[in-house]
Amino acid sequence: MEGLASLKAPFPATPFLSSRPRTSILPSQASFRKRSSFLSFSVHAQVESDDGSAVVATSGESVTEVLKIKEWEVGMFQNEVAASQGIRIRRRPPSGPPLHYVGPFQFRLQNEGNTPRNILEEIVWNKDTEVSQLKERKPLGVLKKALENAPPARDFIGALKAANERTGLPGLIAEVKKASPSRGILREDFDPVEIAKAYEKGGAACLSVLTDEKYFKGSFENLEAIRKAGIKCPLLCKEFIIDAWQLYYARTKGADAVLLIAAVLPDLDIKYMIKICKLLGLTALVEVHDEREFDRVLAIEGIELIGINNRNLETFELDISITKKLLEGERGKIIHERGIIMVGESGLFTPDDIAYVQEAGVKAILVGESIVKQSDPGKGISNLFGKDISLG
Ligand SMILES: O=C(O)c1ccccc1NCC(=O)[C@H](O)[C@H](O)COP(=O)(O)O
Repeated sequence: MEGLASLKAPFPATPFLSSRPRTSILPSQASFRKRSSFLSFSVHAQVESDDGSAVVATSGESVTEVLKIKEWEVGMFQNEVAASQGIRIRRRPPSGPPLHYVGPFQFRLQNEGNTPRNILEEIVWNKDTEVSQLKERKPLGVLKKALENAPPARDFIGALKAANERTGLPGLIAEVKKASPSRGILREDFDPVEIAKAYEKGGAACLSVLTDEKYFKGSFENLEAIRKAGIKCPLLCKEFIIDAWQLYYARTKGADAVLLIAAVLPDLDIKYMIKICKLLGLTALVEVHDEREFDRVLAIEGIELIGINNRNLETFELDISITKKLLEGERGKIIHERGIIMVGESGLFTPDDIAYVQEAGVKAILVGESIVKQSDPGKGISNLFGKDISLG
């Protein structure tokens, strides 16, 4: 090859799996060649990425352009891995190869490949951009330093079990949520700390705090403020986690637990993130919505807390019989044998709903809308259970 220039790729050298794998998961040379066959021009430059694989730039393409294409190819491969596990949510295409050239202009037309197919995919793509920007401002080293003197995380599962034993009812994870894509604004006069205090007083075992700003009008400031307001309940950081960096970030903001969504994360990511959670003292609530996701999660070692979301996050459809359906038969037995705590999530409004999911086998519930909308969210908890479950 003529005139090869060896450059270092601008991929961040993170030790993590992130939304676009940089080291372990790479397309085979064959599949890369096959899908890159449209690149048929003379070789001009060679670029080495972190994994040591070489990317070639041509006389017609800048090195940056070729790196973008390589990154796009890797993203495509990751989607293939995810799809093989039944995951429909694709990762954001970081940059696709330009589709059209007209003179000096290049166009990227909207198509199936670069347009989110549903709200969950849109949220995940947006999160990818957000996380990349945040990571630049707060690299992992900075987060690790901040964690050196952080107080230990609180016992999320212990709090749920204690509440369940105390009341004979599922332990409540009460959600501090201002808005959602399916329901819009849930509460105009939204004071996260006041709502958290009312939940704690009303008998909540743990709190879930939405931190996504764009779609839920939440924030990490809310999480921090609740942590600093003297609330004793353990806190779940309700985020769309796609990158292990977010686990560290959540912990620095006072989270005791995080949500891992099986509809978004491939098995390897869940396994890896569970390990990091353990290192950080974080509890992982792993969320499933159907049998396939449930089976994938049951095959992963070290899972202690599983949530069944009654809401389909792609269509918003709510059906609390999903909790019952998933806990019937063999799966219910496995859960029982392993002592995994099950959480019924979403669409719970009445004492009958609570009795129904408890009968199905959950020891905890995650509730937002029905309690956050009440003028007194603490009273909302009594209405939800049909009795006062506060400590006294
Ligand atoms: O609630 C939504 O519209 C939504 C859309 C896309 C992704 C996630 C979404 N919600 C997260 C949740 O599942 C709920 O906040 C949580 O389980 C509480 O549900 P609810 O009691 O029905 O407010």
